[in-house]
Amino acid sequence: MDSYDELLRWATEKGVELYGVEPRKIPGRGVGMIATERLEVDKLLLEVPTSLLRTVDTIPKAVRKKLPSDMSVHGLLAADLALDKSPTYKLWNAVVPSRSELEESCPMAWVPELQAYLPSPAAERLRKMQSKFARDWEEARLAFPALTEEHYRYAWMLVNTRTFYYSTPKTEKLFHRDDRMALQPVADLFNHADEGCAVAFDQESFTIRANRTYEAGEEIFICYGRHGNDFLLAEYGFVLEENKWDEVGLDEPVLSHLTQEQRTSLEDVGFSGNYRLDAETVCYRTQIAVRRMCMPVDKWRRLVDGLEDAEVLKGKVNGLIVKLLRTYEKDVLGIIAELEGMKDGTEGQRGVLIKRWSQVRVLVEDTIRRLEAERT
Ligand SMILES: C[S@@+](CC[C@H](N)C(=O)[O-])C[C@H]1O[C@@H](n2cnc3c(N)ncnc32)[C@H](O)[C@@H]1O
Repeated sequence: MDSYDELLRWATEKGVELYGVEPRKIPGRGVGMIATERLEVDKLLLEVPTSLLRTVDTIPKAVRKKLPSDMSVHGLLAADLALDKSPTYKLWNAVVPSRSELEESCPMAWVPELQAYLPSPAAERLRKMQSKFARDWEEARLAFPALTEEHYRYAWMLVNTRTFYYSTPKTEKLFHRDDRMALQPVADLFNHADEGCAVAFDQESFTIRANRTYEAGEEIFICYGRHGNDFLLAEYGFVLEENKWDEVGLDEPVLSHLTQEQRTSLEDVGFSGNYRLDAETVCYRTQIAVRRMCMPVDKWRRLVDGLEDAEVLKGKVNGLIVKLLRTYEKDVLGIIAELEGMKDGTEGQRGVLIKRWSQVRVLVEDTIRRLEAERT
């Protein structure tokens, strides 16, 4: 009997119900859930009783009492996982990715030389994760001196990649929204797509229902959130081939074309940075920043205040955006070439970065084409 059969036997004994789905190895995605029969839209696929969740309330007292009462749920769950030697979750623990698998895929564990090649929205995300981790590790280290940073980080990454949003009246009072989380067995085997099955919870259970009809043999996905690929890469260690929520960060190309004076005026009105484009639009913040490059400051301020026609200078602005994007495209090609010649990290890690930058290139080129077509 393989470890997944054993997990399912244990989980179903504890009240988990599965209907027409089973875990299977999927190339490039670890394990995922597959339809074993034709599944109609709305069909209940999985039900996990809340009694089986690992939450802030199931952390053993011996662990909980050594850690500060205001530690994050993320940090507490990671300590629980890192220190757990009880047989209770043995069969569940047996199917989670190994430390080396997570260290390969999650940028948090990459060498800094390679982390430096993340596109800026992913790098920004990673910085936030690193500072959250540093806070949690500091508490865990003081409470459990025998724990190593690598082992705690592995547990922390497991929590990061496998928890579900879960709130109760108690957690709503005590914890930030992003920190209301729970681990649940079997449900944590569903992979992510930009659209997926409906996940819901109430006091009794978590449920997953089909969002459409699935044929036998198809992989069934849930959606971890409307995330672009930079977010997915930083947080979960993968990028999607098709992602309708994907976007490209434009801070480097836009900020590098602004004078200091222009930057200051953008800061003054809260429009400095966080510039993006997606498959359909170049964001409003970018439009405002680029207009600052080609309008007298007084007129531009009136525009920001909504007193000027927002379409003003559209042709000129689009021309300037195309120019910025062409320069950026060259930079992106340079980054890909550098990655191809690099030896830092592993081939797989460099490969996912090259894939990500190639996606950035495609989105940038598509936008150039679209804006040029609009101008003619
Ligand atoms: C909640 S787990 C899903 C189950 C996991 N595949 C496993 O083997 O246990 C989330 C992790 O699965 C992987 N994953 C999820 N969706 C993916 C996708 N569409 N493509 C590649 N990897 C994916 C990533 O490693 C992610 O961190």
